[in-house]
Amino acid sequence: MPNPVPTRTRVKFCGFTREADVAAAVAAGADAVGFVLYAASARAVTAARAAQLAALLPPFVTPVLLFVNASAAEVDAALALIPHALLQFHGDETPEDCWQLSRQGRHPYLRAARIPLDARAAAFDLVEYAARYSRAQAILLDAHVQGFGGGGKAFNWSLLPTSVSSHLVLSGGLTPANVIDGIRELRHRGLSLAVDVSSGIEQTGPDGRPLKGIKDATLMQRFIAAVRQADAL
Ligand SMILES: O=C(O)c1ccccc1N[C@@H]1O[C@H](COP(=O)(O)O)[C@@H](O)[C@H]1O
Repeated sequence: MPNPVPTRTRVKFCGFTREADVAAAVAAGADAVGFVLYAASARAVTAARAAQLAALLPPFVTPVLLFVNASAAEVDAALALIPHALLQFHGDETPEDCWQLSRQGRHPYLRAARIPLDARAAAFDLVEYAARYSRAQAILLDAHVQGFGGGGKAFNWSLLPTSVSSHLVLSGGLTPANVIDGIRELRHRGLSLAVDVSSGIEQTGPDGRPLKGIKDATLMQRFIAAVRQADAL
């Protein structure tokens, strides 16, 4: 039966390092564009570079600043340059850390939940996690990979519960080919969601691996088209 309430799943593209890719993301219809402020990532940019790229975003496309175990000084310095950004905490931040780093909630933030790729996934209690991080705007679901995230790996969506008190952002290994299934899986569970992708919209090198930080305009267009297809189901 068709969904009686029209849905528009929000899309975040993450891990931008180049002006042309930001322009292509906006043209494709991204709702949010993310910058990785984590020096150990191959997609890392400085706060100053993120500010240059974020300045290209038109109204209603949100810049997202991704941090992994950053200090308050680092977050403050980035917010001084990009005050309207949404924050994403993707490391080991506690609920109190998130609260303090977001300046006592004055800046909205996403909290990443890193879901194991092995049998330990079944023991991951998302309901409890969401309750602990109830001040987050949403819980971003990612696979637990080395390097904290951006590994292009999908966790087992079928293990998710059917009711979670928070908004959810599905991420981890999404591609134009699997995002429809991901959206359907969460929607069937009655979960409220947006989606986020980094590796799945990147160009690939001769070894078939993503060129981290180098986006592919066609894949971005195909990803958004697939999301709209899922919304129409
Ligand atoms: O992209 C990174 O390098 C990164 C580093 C540290 C933490 C998170 C990172 N990326 C985020 O991971 C998820 C999933 O990405 P993918 O689509 O599986 O590549 C997404 O939120 C990225 O923003």
